[in-house]
Amino acid sequence: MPNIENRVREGDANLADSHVLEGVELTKTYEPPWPDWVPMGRRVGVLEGAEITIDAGEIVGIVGENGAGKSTLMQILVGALAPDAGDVRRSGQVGWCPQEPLLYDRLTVRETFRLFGTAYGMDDEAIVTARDQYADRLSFAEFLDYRIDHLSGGNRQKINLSVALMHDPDVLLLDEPYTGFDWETYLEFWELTEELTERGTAIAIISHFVSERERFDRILELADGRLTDVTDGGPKDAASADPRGVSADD
Ligand SMILES: Nc1ncnc2c1ncn2[C@@H]1O[C@H](COP(=O)(O)OP(=O)(O)OP(=O)(O)O)[C@@H](O)[C@H]1O
Repeated sequence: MPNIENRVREGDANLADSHVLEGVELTKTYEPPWPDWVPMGRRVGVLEGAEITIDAGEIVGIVGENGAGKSTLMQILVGALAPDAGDVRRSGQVGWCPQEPLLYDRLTVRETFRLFGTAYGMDDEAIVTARDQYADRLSFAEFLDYRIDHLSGGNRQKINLSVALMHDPDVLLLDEPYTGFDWETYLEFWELTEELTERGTAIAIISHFVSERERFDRILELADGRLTDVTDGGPKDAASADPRGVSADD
């Protein structure tokens, strides 16, 4: 079962200047689940002193090869995973859209919004307003009474994204948030992010795609456990033509 605690995070620090999120000297190594003498598996050093800051109203792309550690970094930034060393400072409320939807299969979409909204401390009216706004904008109004496990992958992803947005967080951390979206919804997603940054929301998005470069204020590449600003250069693995992860005839 997903742990709702992992998606409902308050900021816990006042940061200097306009930063709303800082990751300082982050390190993380995954240990194999068996003892040292078992000759299989290996330690995976993923983060080795990674540093990141995100400002209010800024939209930052995080790129890197498969397995570079982007999802690990995001889980640490949101507080769902502890780093081995280093520090994370957040201010305000945080919204997180994980790569794999963290939703409860047996709840309906309507119940899902109620659950997350209540956990965020929203009242009924605010929950319904946010739900209907995103149902309309991301085109899932007809599925409000469907169970999560009866939704298509793309529609599940729309709910995954919407519950990250519904409490109007100050910082949004999105891990490949539009996987499986149809084209209209994909464009609507970028319109939404533009409106949010204009209102001061800070957004970090894990992306693989060179076609999206111009949408970001900064692009950070994660390689060898560290982040480098590659805004003016080309990320190494930005190869795919279709950012939604679907083929042209989908
Ligand atoms: N829970 C875990 N236990 C052990 N190893 C893990 C765990 N989670 C991730 N890893 C390993 O850590 C490395 C980084 O994984 P991560 O998912 O953070 O990379 P990523 O950059 O998000 O990859 P992708 O682009 O494929 O989504 C990989 O080698 C992965 O196999």
